Amino acid sequence: MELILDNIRKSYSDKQVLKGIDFTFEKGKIYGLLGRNGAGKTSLFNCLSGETPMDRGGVFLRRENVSLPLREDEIGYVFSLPILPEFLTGYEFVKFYMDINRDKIEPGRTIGDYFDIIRFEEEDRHRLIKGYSHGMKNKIQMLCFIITRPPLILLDEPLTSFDVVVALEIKKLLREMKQDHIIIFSTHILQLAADLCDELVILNQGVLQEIPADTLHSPEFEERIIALLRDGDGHD
Ligand SMILES: Nc1ncnc2c1ncn2[C@@H]1O[C@H](COP(=O)(O)OP(=O)(O)OP(=O)(O)O)[C@@H](O)[C@H]1O
Repeated sequence: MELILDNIRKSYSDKQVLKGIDFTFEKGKIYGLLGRNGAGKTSLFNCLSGETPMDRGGVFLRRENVSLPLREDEIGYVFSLPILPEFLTGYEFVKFYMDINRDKIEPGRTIGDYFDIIRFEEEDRHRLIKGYSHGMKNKIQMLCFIITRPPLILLDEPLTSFDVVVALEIKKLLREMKQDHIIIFSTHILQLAADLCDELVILNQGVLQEIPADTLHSPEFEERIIALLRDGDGHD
């Protein structure tokens, strides 16, 4: 399975943010998306997910040589600022989400099993989402893709809000899930990218650029990435 980005362009008024993104992502890999503030990472995710309409271009999922336009239900998107119904408890929301996605749930999995996966304390499950911390809200968002297992998982700056124990759990989970999914996450934390990712891509001046594989594990990894980001953006 492959995700094909074909000439994606996006402008806001006269500001061209995405200038023709062409890239192919493969199943079984975790991709780290790097880019400076304002490079357009969130805009790219929003275009992929249909959250924001793109001006030009297309997104396709290719399975066994058949490419079809990516559908909304094929995407799991974890926003950097979680969007959840604050007037529900975590339990009520997850129960509702499981009900409307009954056909996609792994047989035999209960709501308790799902909360256990993300290590969500028993007493917190029945509190209003409104009172949850950023990290707890992010966990609930992650649970959505753990439940429905969409082929494409987009994570916009995840893990930064998690404490070290939870971050490790989530990293483990993403590594387990990658066999059957295409996982792309944006981050500013280079160490996290080096630790978790199989491939790195940089969004620079409106285009996506692949980072050579040897960079990822080279001793000068951070210096090389910073040099690329600095050169490309035209900032100082
Ligand atoms: N809805 C919008 N209307 C106008 N301009 C926008 C809108 N959304 C994003 N932009 C602009 O597009 C550019 C890219 O923003 P985007 O949020 O995609 O960058 P980013 O790489 O995710 O940044 P960061 O790393 O700071 O989160 C910025 O200059 C931003 O101001």
